Amino acid sequence: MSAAAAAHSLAAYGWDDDCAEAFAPYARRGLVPGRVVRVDRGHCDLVTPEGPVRADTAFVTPHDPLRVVCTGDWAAVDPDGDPRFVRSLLTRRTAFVRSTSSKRSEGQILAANVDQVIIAVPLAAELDLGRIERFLALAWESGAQPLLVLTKSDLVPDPVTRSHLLADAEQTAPGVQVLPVSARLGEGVDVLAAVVAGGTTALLGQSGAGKSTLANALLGQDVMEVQATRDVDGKGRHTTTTRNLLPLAGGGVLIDTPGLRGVGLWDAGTGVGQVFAEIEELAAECRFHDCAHEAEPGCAVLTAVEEGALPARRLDSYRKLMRENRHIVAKTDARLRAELRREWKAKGAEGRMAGEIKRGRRFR
Ligand SMILES: Nc1nc2c(ncn2[C@@H]2O[C@H](COP(=O)(O)OP(=O)(O)OP(=O)(O)O)[C@@H](O)[C@H]2O)c(=O)[nH]1
Ligand SMILES: [Zn+2]
Repeated sequence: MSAAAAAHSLAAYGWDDDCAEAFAPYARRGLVPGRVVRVDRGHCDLVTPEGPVRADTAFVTPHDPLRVVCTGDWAAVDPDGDPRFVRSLLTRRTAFVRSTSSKRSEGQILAANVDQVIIAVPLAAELDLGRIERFLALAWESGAQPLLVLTKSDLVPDPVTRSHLLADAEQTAPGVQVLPVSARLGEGVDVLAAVVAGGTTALLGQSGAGKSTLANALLGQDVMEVQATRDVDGKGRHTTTTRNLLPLAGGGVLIDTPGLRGVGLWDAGTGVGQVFAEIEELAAECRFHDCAHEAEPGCAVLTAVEEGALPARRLDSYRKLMRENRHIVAKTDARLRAELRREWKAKGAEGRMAGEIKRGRRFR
C-alpha cells in the first residue's frame, strides 16, 4: 500500500491503492468516497473521511437485484446536500450472492468486496465435514479466499484426537488454511488476527458455532452479543447487532451481517469444483470425458476410492452438492427458457407473417 493510501482516513475500513485508483474519476467530480456499512430501504450508512454519512440510494438501485447497494460496497457520495445521494458504486472485487427461494430465482447480493471468509466450525469429536464442504463451496464461489477456523478448540484437549480431526479437516479443505482457535483460552486468536489483518473478512457458520465470540476476540471488545448459554425457550436468541462492518483491532475489516450468517441454498457451481479439487483432478484421468463416476469403465475417481486414496464419503458429498447445484441451475434455467420461448413466439409470429407476405398469401 502506498503512503497516501495508508494515511487515508478510510484505511481502517479497507481503503487501498486499488480503491484510490478506481475512485479517482469521482474525486475529480468532487464526490466523497465511502464504504457501505449497512443498507436499509432506500438508504445506506457509509463511513467516509468526514465520518459516518447516511445517504439516499435512489440513483444506484437498478432493477437487477445483484446490482443493488450492499454492505462492503465502495461508493461515491455527494459532498453535501440534504439528502445526500450515492452517485455510483465502484466495481466489486468479490460478491456473496444467495440464490433466493423458488419465487425469485434471480439471487440476492449479501456482501461485497470480501477478501477472506472465516468458516467457523466447532472442533468436536465428530467434525461435520459435509457442512464444511458446503460452506467452502459458498466461499469459493464468492471469489474470496476461505479460511477454516475450528472454534472451541479447548473442547478437544487431547492432542492425538485433535491432530486426527485437524488432518480430516485439512483433507476436506484443499487449498485452505485450517486454524484451531479457542476464544475462551485465547489460543490461536493472534494467528487468526494476523491472517485477517490484510483485508476484509466475512464470517460464515451455523448458529452457535462461536462466530460472535470470535468476532469479539478479533475486535478486541465486546461488540457482538454472544448467545446466552441458558436458552430457556430453545429458540436461540438473535444475537447479531446492526453494526455490520467493523475495523479490527489488529488491522483488517470484519463484515458480519445476519443475512450472510444464515446461509441456505446457494448457487455454488464453480465453488463446488474448488472444494473437491482432488476429485476434479482425478476426473481428468477418467476414460470418458463426461464420466459420471458411477460405474463407468476406466473411471479414475472410482479407482481412487477402491484403492483407499479417496474417501467414499468425499465422493458422496461431491455428488450431493453437484446434484443440488444442478437443481438450482435448472430452476433458474426454467425461467430463462420460458422467457426465451416468449421471445421466440413473438419473433416466430413476425417471421411467419413475413413469409406469408413473401409467398403472396397476404397482401398489404
Ligand atoms: N468452550 C468454548 N465455548 C465457546 C467458545 N467460543 C464460543 N463458545 C460458546 O459457544 C456458544 C455460542 O457462541 P456464539 O459466539 O454466540 O455463536 P454464534 O456462532 O455467534 O451464534 P449465532 O449468533 O446464533 O450465529 C456460547 O455459549 C459461547 O460461550 C470457545 O472458544 N470455547
Ligand atoms: Zn470417472
